[in-house]
Amino acid sequence: MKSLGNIRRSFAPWADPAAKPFITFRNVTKKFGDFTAVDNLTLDIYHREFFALLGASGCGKSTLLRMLAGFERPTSGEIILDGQDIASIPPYKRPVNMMFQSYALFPHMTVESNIGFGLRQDGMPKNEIAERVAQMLKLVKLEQFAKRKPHQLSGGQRQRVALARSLAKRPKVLLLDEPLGALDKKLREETQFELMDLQQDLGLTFVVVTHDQEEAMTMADRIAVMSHGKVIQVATPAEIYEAPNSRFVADFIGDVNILDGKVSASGNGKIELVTNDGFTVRTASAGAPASGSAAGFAIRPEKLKVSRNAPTDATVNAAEGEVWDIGYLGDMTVFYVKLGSGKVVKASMLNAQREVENPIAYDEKVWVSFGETAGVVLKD
Ligand SMILES: Nc1ncnc2c1ncn2[C@@H]1O[C@H](COP(=O)(O)OP(=O)(O)OP(=O)(O)O)[C@@H](O)[C@H]1O
Repeated sequence: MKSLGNIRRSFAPWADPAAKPFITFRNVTKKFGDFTAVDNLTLDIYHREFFALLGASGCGKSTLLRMLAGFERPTSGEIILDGQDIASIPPYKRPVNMMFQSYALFPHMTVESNIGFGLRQDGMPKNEIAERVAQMLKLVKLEQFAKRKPHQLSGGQRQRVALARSLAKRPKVLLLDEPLGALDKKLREETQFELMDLQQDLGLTFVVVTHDQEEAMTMADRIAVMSHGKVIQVATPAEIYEAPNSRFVADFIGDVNILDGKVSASGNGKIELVTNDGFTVRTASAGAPASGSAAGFAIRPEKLKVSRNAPTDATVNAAEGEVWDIGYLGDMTVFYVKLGSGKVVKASMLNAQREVENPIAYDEKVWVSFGETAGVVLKD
């Protein structure tokens, strides 16, 4: 994790009005017959960004990637790469390379000939190929495996060969379609950090497709959450999680409690919402909806506190309930608390102390509370 320092924290070209996007999808639509896989989508991706496309199966993320790679043509709209409309450029001439989920290594070729394959296709001189392949082997730490065949490697090593092969031609953009899909959980997690290091060391732009939200949250500078061929929100992982722009995103990413209700007072960046459960929620909300309008309130389980006594702080929102279910997970305990109305909310609390004397138990009367900035108002 060497490169995840301050440099990365200040990397935010999307927030700089003077920064020019490296890749732009402008009003891109892709139809298969009368089915719309990508729907009038506009999106900017910046140079050196690690960008993730996240969404449920069939939402159009691979189609978007394949259009960038040149395997599919948009039905309408433009794709601009480094200032150039790439519609008429064939895949092999684009400064883009794609790494597939299946890796597609040639089984009869050694690791080094797999890595050098694209370079031989391009007619690169032999000595240069050898030099480049050696560089790539070093990069992915597979020098001692150069002469092996793919079946003599572990899943993680095969993944690194595929990565080396897609990087060998030095593309400006690497597209990765579920790159870690074939790895087990532990190896996946390790490889996520390797990928991030590699991307930073090489100064490349990565666009990765995944349906694994944890993976997207870990690796990406920004995430585009997609649904039915549209981008619903593009933001940093923290913004996506803490400030989802819609019910869809709040629900799609992580665990969430959504309380529906009506705005009873609104102004000065704050609103009061009476939920259908009869719970009055006072919360900060920029661009708050008007009094009388319907709204939802989304709050993550870890932002809810469960206690025996009513909180005394007047700025805190609190409601009484009864412990309906408890899940003890070791590091944390998950409480399902049934509010007066019958609505069950989920609260997760870290078990920071090892011994808990007299822990909160089933059927106990408890208070659920949270602060003014703990959740977000959903206007849709
Ligand atoms: N060549 C094709 N012909 C017809 N329909 C297609 C074609 N390719 C993709 N589709 C459809 O377009 C939609 C989007 O497909 P796409 O592969 O982009 O989804 P995805 O979000 O990548 O899903 P997954 O995570 O399952 O790969 C799907 O409903 C799919 O069936």
